[in-house]
Amino acid sequence: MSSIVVEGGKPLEGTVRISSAKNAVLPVMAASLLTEAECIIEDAPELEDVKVMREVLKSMGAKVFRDKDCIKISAGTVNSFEAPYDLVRKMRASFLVMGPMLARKGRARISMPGGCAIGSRPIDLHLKGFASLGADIELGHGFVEARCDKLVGSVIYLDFPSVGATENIMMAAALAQGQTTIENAAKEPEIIDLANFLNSMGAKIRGAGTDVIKIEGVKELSGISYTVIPDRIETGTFLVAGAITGGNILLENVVPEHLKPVIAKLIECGAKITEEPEGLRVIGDGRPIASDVKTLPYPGFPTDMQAQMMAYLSIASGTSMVIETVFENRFMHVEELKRMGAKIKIEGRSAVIEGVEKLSGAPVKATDLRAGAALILAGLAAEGTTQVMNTYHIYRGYVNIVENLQGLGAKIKKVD
Ligand SMILES: CC(=O)N[C@H]1[C@@H](OP(=O)(O)OP(=O)(O)OC[C@H]2O[C@@H](n3ccc(=O)[nH]c3=O)[C@H](O)[C@@H]2O)O[C@H](CO)[C@@H](O)[C@@H]1O
Ligand SMILES: C=C(OP(=O)(O)O)C(=O)O
Repeated sequence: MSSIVVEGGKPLEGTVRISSAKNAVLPVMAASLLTEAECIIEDAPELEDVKVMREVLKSMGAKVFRDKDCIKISAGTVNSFEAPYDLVRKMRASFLVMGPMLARKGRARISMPGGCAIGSRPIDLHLKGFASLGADIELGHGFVEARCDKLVGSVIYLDFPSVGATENIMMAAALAQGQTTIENAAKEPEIIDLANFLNSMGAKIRGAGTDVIKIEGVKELSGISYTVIPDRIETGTFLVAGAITGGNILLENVVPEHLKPVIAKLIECGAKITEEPEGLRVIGDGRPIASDVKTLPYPGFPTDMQAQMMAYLSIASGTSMVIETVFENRFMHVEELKRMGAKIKIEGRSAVIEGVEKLSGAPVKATDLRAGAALILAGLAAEGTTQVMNTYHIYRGYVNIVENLQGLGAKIKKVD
């Protein structure tokens, strides 16, 4: 089994280029099913999750191939309605093909995504949305099957501003008859990016980025070439890497606007973060100051940065509290950080972190993507050697993370 080995204690220096966002590229790939024409996604990151989405689209009959930095998708050949268990179990975002397939083909059969290491993650809001647009939904044998003669626009109120449900409904409604309104919609930058992609294809979507999105259905959509936004979570992870090692690094290809809560929190903890013409510079300056963090839907502090922030706070002077409100069970990294000497107690959805002066390197396990990132960050700051196992999770969301950190002077390597 492969692992990542980190020798801690080296302040990072230099420049790193952030990739296109995983959580923007995956819905855009699914949205390419909405047209027979070719869609080209430029500067697409070669992530494990992107590879899985390629396989999902291919399993449905689409032609998908990588041409240098681009992914080219032609869905004119789609001849299967089914996304199989073996692919969906690897990546929940596979479920995003349901909205486009219903809209274009009137039918989809997708394996139920089920839970994962961060919680139960139901899909009820997606299904309520499709039902409200007129689809018949049946659950059985581990699959969700949805069918419709046509989709008709309606008003859909989401009990929670779910990112995936907002995206799935927006894609389905793009080809529905009449107007759909999504109330209490998610406001993440990736939602705006998907709306921009769909609008460039000819959709009529207004209000993305606010909590009311209006979609006027159109008859058909055309193929386009598109570049998605930079990855704000990869950006946040590298900001913590600079801060936790007392380093000085410049992050290129970033949108600081998308990271306001992360930047504000890191500054509160004592990191120096400045916008420069080429990007964002972070300078770490001694031990962080303890602080409290509560994860919330955008524009609140992102749950996808919670584990990395906890690694940072584990060496703070003073006691911090982290409250996770988005996912029910996103503290799997805590036991692993404790193996490295962190002092953390979990009480329900809160974690109390008593900062220690130093972490010590240890063998640890990445239980999920951001847990893995947090352990690498902890390893960069720790005394001695940290071996992070179960690296598959990390490569789901970070392209060349080892090479990028090596480029910043980190003593880190892949070991098979
Ligand atoms: C591929 C992708 O973009 N993944 C992101 C997306 O995941 P994802 O789209 O799965 O996250 P959601 O916003 O849907 O989930 C947020 C919360 O809503 C609940 N929920 C969701 C749908 C539903 O039908 N019913 C329900 O109860 C979930 O269990 C969770 O507790 O947004 C999350 C929240 O910012 C991020 O952590 C993920 O990185
Ligand atoms: C939770 C995440 O992704 P996913 O929704 O694909 O599991 C993540 O990116 O941190």
